[in-house]
Parts: sequence; C-alpha cells; structure tokens
Amino acid sequence: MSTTRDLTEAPAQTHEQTITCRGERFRLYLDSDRIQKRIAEIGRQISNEYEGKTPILISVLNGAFMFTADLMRTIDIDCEVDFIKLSSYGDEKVSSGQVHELKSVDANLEGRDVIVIEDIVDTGLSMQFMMNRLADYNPKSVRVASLLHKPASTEPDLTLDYVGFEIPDLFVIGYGLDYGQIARNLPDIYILDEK
Ligand SMILES: O=P(O)(O)OC[C@H]1O[C@H](OP(=O)(O)OP(=O)(O)O)[C@H](O)[C@@H]1O
Ligand SMILES: Nc1nc2[nH]cnc2c(=O)[nH]1
Repeated sequence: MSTTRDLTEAPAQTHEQTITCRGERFRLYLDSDRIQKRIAEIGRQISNEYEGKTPILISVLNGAFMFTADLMRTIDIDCEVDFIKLSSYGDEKVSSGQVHELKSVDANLEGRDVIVIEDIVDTGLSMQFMMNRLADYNPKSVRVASLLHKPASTEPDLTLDYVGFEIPDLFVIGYGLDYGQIARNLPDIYILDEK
C-alpha cells in the first residue's frame, strides 16, 4: 500500500508514488531512470551536432541547475558553462507575468555557439526574455534545451531545439523544480494530482 509523504516533514526519498508539498498532493510522473535516459539521448545529440565546436551552455538558475549538471556529464565534446538567474514565479504556482534578471551572464558571448539550458518552458515568458537578452550579446548561434515543455501553455512562438518531455498543463515539482523553494532535491518529477 502506498503512503503519501509530506515533504515538509520527512527527508526526500526516491520513487514514492505520492507526496504532499505545501498541503497539495502530487503524484509520480517521471522517475529518475527515465529522466536520465532521456538526458543521455540529448547529450549524444548535442555532442554529434556540435562536433568540432565548443558550445557554451547558459543555465537558467535556479531550476535548471540539476538538468545542466547531468546534461553536461553526457556531452563528450569540449563545452563551457555559465549561469543567468531569472525569476518570475515567486512562491506561487502561476507566473507573475514579470521576469526579473537577478544575475547576468559573466562570459563574453559574442561570436559563441550558445545553448540555453532550462528545466521547463511553461508560458514561455522566461525564454522569450532570454532570447531578447541574448540578442544584446551578439552570439554566433543560439539553441535551446529544455527538459520539460508545456506546449498548451506556451504563448510566444519559440523554437525549442532539444526537449526532454512534453507534459500537460499542470504544475510539476522535483529535479530542480520547486514549490515555494522546496522539492528541488527530489530525483524524480511529480505532477499536481487534481483528484
Ligand atoms: O515559461 P515560464 O512560464 O516563464 O516558466 C519557466 C520558468 O519558471 C521557472 O523559473 P522560476 O521563475 O520559478 O525561478 P526558479 O528557476 O528560481 O525556480 C523555470 O525554472 C523557468 O525558468
Ligand atoms: N516548479 C515549477 N516551476 C514552474 N515554472 C513554470 N512552470 C512550472 C511548473 O510547472 N513547476
């Protein structure tokens, strides 16, 4: 029989079927094995497509830190990494509609092959902000890798070059994705259980 663990009361474990986070119930949606297999496929694809180049991965903090670290380990050509920090959700399950840049990129991106690394593209506002921001830096090329995409929610016309999983329009947590800053440390991804 499965139990529902309250994340605010017990430490993180793997593969629990249901958990509660801030009083709301979530069910297991993507387990870590499935996530890691898909990341390895994306890493192979990037390694093949950027052979002979040294792309720079721009990881969008905070959410993308885990995906970035795992993806980078599956890329077997030279590559660099740098970070930008954006925030638009605060502690809520819906976007504030305002994207704030809390930390800018340090590297010089002029003439570089840039790959933006996101954990999720939902409304698309953060990625649209990123694309506008990158245009200021004059890179040679820009592609996007997002572990998750909610196509039904995304309004701007965005090209996502590498997508791990297309998911329904429901709030997800785990594997870097938070709810009020907790749940990022879960190795699996959980989805809001509407029942
Ligand atoms: O497509 P959107 O609707 O813009 O949502 C996507 C963004 O939301 C999350 O960031 P958040 O603002 O929650 O900050 P965090 O990464 O620090 O959790 C996520 O990491 C993406 O950057
Ligand atoms: N944790 C989390 N952050 C998001 N940011 C945009 N969409 C989501 C989501 O579904 N979950």
